[in-house]
Parts: sequence; structure tokens; C-alpha cells
Amino acid sequence: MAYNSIIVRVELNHAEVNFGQVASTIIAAKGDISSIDVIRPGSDRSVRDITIDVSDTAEAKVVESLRALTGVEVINVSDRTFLAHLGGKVSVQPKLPIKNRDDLSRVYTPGVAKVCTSIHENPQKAFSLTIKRNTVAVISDGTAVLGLGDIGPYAAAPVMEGKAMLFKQLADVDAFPLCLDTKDTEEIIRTIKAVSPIFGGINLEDISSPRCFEIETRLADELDIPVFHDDQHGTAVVVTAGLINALKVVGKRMEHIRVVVNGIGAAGVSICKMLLAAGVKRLVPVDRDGAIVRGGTYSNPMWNWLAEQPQVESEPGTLKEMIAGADVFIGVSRGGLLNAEDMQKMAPNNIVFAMANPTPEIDPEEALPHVRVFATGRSDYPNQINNVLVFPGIFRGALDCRATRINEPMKLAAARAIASVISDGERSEQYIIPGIFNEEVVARVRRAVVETAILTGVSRRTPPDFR
Ligand SMILES: NC(=O)C1=CN([C@@H]2O[C@H](COP(=O)(O)OP(=O)(O)OC[C@H]3O[C@@H](n4cnc5c(N)ncnc54)[C@H](O)[C@@H]3O)[C@@H](O)[C@H]2O)C=CC1
Ligand SMILES: CC(=O)C(=O)O
Ligand SMILES: [Mg+2]
Repeated sequence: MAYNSIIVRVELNHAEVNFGQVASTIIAAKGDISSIDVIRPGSDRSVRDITIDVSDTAEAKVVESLRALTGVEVINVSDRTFLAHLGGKVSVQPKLPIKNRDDLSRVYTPGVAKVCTSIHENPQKAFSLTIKRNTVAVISDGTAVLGLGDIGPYAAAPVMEGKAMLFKQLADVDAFPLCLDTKDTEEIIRTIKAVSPIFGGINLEDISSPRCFEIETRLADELDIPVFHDDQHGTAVVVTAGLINALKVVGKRMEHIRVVVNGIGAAGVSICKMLLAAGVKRLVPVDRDGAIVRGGTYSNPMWNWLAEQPQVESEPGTLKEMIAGADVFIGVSRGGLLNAEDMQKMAPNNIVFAMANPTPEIDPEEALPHVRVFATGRSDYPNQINNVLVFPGIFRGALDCRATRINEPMKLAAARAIASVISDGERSEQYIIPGIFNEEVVARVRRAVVETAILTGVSRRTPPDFR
């Protein structure tokens, strides 16, 4: 169930109603009052803003009950989430002021010309003399936005702006959202290559599979800056980190577990690949039409790759059949596919990562009594497994060492670094993955990424703290 925060502005006629009755009405309609602001006091009438946390399903009921209360006039209902988006969420700020003509002639023409000439003579100077060294593009075509599907480039923008905010706040990376009005693979590749000179890295986001695989591979090969499809690799890294710790909690090992991954799209393919690299020996990838089996033939080339892996089971079946006896379920598909009965069919000491956003594959309240370690992609339950734990630190490290790419060893090092933030004494069912605001996360991921980039020969610079 999704929760929202609304602000209801009400005028109370004190001869007919008191605030206690208003509060009781809200609570009876399943709203939770988090703050009250008096906008206009008065002995006969007063105006107040009441901030109410409420589930999606109860929101209309709360407002209707207030409207029905004698002596209450509902003046306005505003949704705090929409308010936070008014005018967008990011802006571009100059780093120095232009106070006089002298400043002007330095940052712009004529002074700027000699800097341009210098970069023309040595293009590598773009890293030191432009925003390239700290700027990443967050690029989507809007075809697989969260679990909402193909909602197009305009509707994708709030997610891309949100990622840009997270890049800046968590890792001081300047990120710019770009939403492309094309779904054509070649046109996307051409466009990204054409805009790439100003960027030090490309974070691909919410591009549906299987196009995302070719787009990323081609760009990574054809550009000399890191190209990272966050939904594939960011997700695989954070899942691997969470699983390393969850297995320690339940006392199982990668080599012995049977894992069902549901939703073999961008995130699912990359998760399967990383789990195989991490030592999983029994893997059941499942998509809409059921299990992808060893020896099967599919139109999706990545599914064919999976069908060739010896660790992939050969038994066909639906998700509900395949989940029986599984030690681990990882969902990167869509919301509301499973129920308590399915959880009960799993092996004892089961681990469930229901990561579809914004609605997980199973309602957490329904799952929790039947699952030993439970995680979602959401921030309102413990164990938020979300790629936001990965992309800021990975790019911080890659930019700092001017990596030409983000390779497999760098991703595995990042996963281990995230898992290592939680000590043996701290680890528990409710704490397998560090919180997003834990400053150790970016610091450790950055360090692991830079060290591994240097070791694997993809860095072009050694940051001062590594010399
Ligand atoms: N928590 C996190 O950090 C992340 C969560 N996700 C979530 O994972 C989901 C998938 O994301 P992407 O891989 O980027 O999308 P995608 O569009 O590339 O892949 C989705 C896959 O799920 C499959 N699918 C849809 N309905 C299904 C069903 N009923 N049963 C089995 N498979 C089904 C589709 O056929 C497709 O292969 C989304 O809900 C997204 O929000 C994705 C990335 C990170
Ligand atoms: C978190 C994320 O990237 C997604 O749900 O698509
Ligand atoms: Mg995404």
C-alpha cells in the first residue's frame, strides 16, 4: 500500500465544531496527523493547515469525512509530493559571480577564447577546464520508468530529476537529466554520442529491455567515458550486497541456495549474471510466460544466454510453481504478483527481495509474517534495496580516477563495499543493507571503485588520496 502526505486547509466555525472533533474524524478515516499550523487564529472562526499521512486508499475518505463535518469548510487540499515538484527539482548554478566587465571578459569573451584554444590543442584538458570532470548525464527514453512501463520522455523527467538530486546530495556529482523523444536504438546511440563531449559519464536509466543491452554495450565500446545502465548494474550490485548479508543472517551459502528471479528485463538479467559470478549454483529466471529454462530458445538474446548456463534449472513452470522450495526470491517485475501462501511454499529461513517500484511483488504486511529476511525498494520499510546505494558512489569513484569504463570487477568490489558497511554485530533480519544517508556507503564504494579501476587498468588519473 502506498502512503502519501497531504495538507488540508480548513476553516472551523467554533460555534459548531472544535478541533478535537476534527482530529477524531481524521483518525477514524485512517489518517495520521503529523502537524497542525494555525494560519488565521480567531475566537469565532480559525483557519488551519493539517498535514495528514494517509494511504492512497484512505485519502479520499479522509477529505470526504472532513467535508461532511458540520462547521468545517475544506478550503484546499494539497499533496506535498506534487508541491515538491512545482517547477522541477534541480537548477544550474554558476560557480562564480559576474560582478563587473572584468569578470565578464574572463568567464566569457574575449578571455574564454584562449581556454577554448587550449582545449582544441589538447582535448584531454576538457577534464580540467570544463564541467566534464564532475558531470554525468542521466538519460532515459521513458520506456521502463520504475515499474510504470512505457510512459514516455515527459513523464520520465521527475524520476531523472530525482536521480540528479541524489547524485549531487550523496556524492557531489553534478548530474543533468536528459529525456529522449525516440525509442529507436540507433537514434538513441547517435544522440548520446553527440551530446557526450560535455559529460564525464553516462547513467542510462529506465530504458526497457532488450534494447537497453545493445544501447549500453555499443556506447560503452564507442565512448571513452563510463556508460552505466543503472537499472541493470546498480540493481545487481545492491542485490548482491544485500544477499551477501542476508545469507550471513540465515546461515546459508551462495553455493547451496536455490534462487528465483522474477522479471528478466534490464534489472533481472544483470542480477542473474552477477549471482552466477558470485557462486549461485541453482537459478530459476522467470518472466511473464514462466520459467526461462536451460536448453530453451527465446527471441531475447539475453534469455538465450541464460538458457545456456549450467546453473539454470531445466524444469518449466509458472512463478507460483517455481517459488516452491526456493531459498531466495528476487522480484524486479511488477507489483502484486504473490501472496502469503506463496511465501509459505518457500524453503525455511527464506529471503525475499520484492523490489518492483513503487508497488512490490508482494505487500510487505502480507509477506512479513512468513519471511525471515524481507526487503523492498521502498523507503518506508526496513531493508531498502535500491540502486541509489550504488550509482552515486560508483560514479564518484569513476569520475575521480577518470575511468574509461565501469567493469565487472569494479561492480563486484562495490557490492562487497556496500555489504561491509554493516558490521557482524549490527547485522540482523531488519538490517542487511545500510541506509541511503549512511555516509560510509559512498565513501567505501568510491574507494573500492577507484582501487579496482587502477588495478584493472581503466583509470586515467590517480586521485590525491591514492598517491
Ligand atoms: N529497487 C530498485 O533499486 C530497482 C527496482 N526496479 C524495479 O524492477 C522492475 C523492473 O525494472 P526493469 O528491469 O528496469 O524493467 P524492464 O522493463 O527492463 O523489465 C521488466 C521485466 O519484467 C517482466 N514482467 C512484467 N510482468 C511480469 C510478470 N507478471 N511476471 C514476470 N515477469 C514480468 C517483463 O516482461 C520484463 O522482462 C520495475 O518495477 C522497477 O521499478 C528496477 C531497478 C532498480
Ligand atoms: C530504482 C530504479 O531505478 C527503478 O525502480 O527503476
Ligand atoms: Mg530505474
